[in-house]
Amino acid sequence: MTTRVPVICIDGPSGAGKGTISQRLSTQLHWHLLDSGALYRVVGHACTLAGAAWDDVPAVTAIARNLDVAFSSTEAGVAVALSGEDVTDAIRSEFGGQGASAVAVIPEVREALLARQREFARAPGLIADGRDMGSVVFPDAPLKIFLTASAEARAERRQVQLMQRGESVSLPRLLGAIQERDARDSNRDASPLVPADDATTIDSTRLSIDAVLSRVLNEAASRGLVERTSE
Ligand SMILES: Nc1ncnc2c1ncn2[C@@H]1O[C@H](COP(=O)(O)OP(=O)(O)OP(=O)(O)O)[C@@H](O)[C@H]1O
Ligand SMILES: Nc1ccn([C@@H]2O[C@H](COP(=O)(O)O)[C@@H](O)[C@H]2O)c(=O)n1
Repeated sequence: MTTRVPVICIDGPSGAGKGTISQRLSTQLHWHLLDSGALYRVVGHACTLAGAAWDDVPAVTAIARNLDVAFSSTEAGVAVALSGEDVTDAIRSEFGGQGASAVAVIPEVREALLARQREFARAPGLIADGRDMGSVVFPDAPLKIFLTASAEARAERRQVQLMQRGESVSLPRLLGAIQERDARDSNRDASPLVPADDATTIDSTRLSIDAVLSRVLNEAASRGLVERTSE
């Protein structure tokens, strides 16, 4: 596969800041945005609506293959619709994340979503947010960032984020859920969460969002993908 359209991959574990950085990059550069996690979340959500268990491989695969999902840009970010119904908020819960992580271990599901993800690569460029963007979906991408942070920092960030949405979850429970999700994402056979061989790792534990953004933009500038800024 040749990647003619420039793609910046932002991979890493849950809560590392991928979505935040990807959204900021997409807005600043006017590049398209692929939130691949949303696709897995929609599959998990569609299973729940259909009464299919997340580990029922034939049922989940059929749902992934026939997924009627649409992404649209809004002032608040990217809106997600499943069969015409807005599921933007519904898929963002902790439960939605667990469902996504469960269906994401199924190789047939990953295969079913591959072409759909690659279709997002359109001029002038794509910011691809996920777990296997650099290692599997866009292996020829000119810039692959592996964004990480300690599990504790990620749990604290997630707690603040959930509280802002009116969901209250204790810190130990969130830390446990993050560690469980990390283990499942990293140890699965199909496209595990690992940095691509040519990825640049950024640890955001002690970095502000602006500092992370500036590092990514510097990496992009050093590859001639964007103009160098004075930041
Ligand atoms: N460097 C940072 N410092 C402090 N807070 C951050 C930083 N980066 C992101 N955050 C905050 O952490 C929370 C999680 O960030 P975000 O949703 O971008 O993570 P993510 O990696 O996309 O997670 P997931 O893969 O589960 O969707 C958000 O509330 C965000 O504002
Ligand atoms: N490329 C990807 C993206 C996501 N997943 C799985 O989906 C879960 C939810 O992802 P979020 O980024 O929305 O939190 C995640 O835990 C992964 O299990 C994936 O496998 N590949």
